[in-house]
Amino acid sequence: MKYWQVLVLKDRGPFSVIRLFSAFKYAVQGIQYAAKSEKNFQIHLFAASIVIILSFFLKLDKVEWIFIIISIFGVMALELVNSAMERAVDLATDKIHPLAKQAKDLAAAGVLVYTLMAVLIGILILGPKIIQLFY
Ligand SMILES: Nc1ncnc2c1ncn2[C@@H]1O[C@H](COP(=O)(O)OP(=O)(O)OP(=O)(O)O)[C@@H](O)[C@H]1O
Repeated sequence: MKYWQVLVLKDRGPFSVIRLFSAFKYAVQGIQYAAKSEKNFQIHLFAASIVIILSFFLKLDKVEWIFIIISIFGVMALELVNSAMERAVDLATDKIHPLAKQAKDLAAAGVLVYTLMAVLIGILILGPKIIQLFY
């Protein structure tokens, strides 16, 4: 084994290539679980695809794209955290418990609030451009 390979394999500091690569690999696995098994995440992926296609078609400017991207990625990130919360609660208890209910409902509420904002942004940016197509 070459000297630089030994260095890379032994290095476990904050900027370790192995550590960063592993963290990235596990995060991608998380996205894969969600895309395969989380119905809500699949719905968000579908909605995001439609919005992105529409946005290309309607020729958004740079600032409009930034708002659309923040909305799409924000909803997906929160949905992933919500799914993690559901699994953590299910792991913590298989009994009906008011705190388990609150934890899941609060996480779901976080997704709902951000999604409402994303929908409003979508209506404000895409709405007038879609209406213009017909008049
Ligand atoms: N252990 C529990 N104790 C009390 N209430 C719970 C518990 N688990 C779930 N609930 C209630 O049931 C609802 C549905 O829970 P569930 O685990 O099926 O998640 P979900 O919101 O249906 O998500 P998904 O469909 O993505 O699995 C929760 O939002 C919560 O109100």
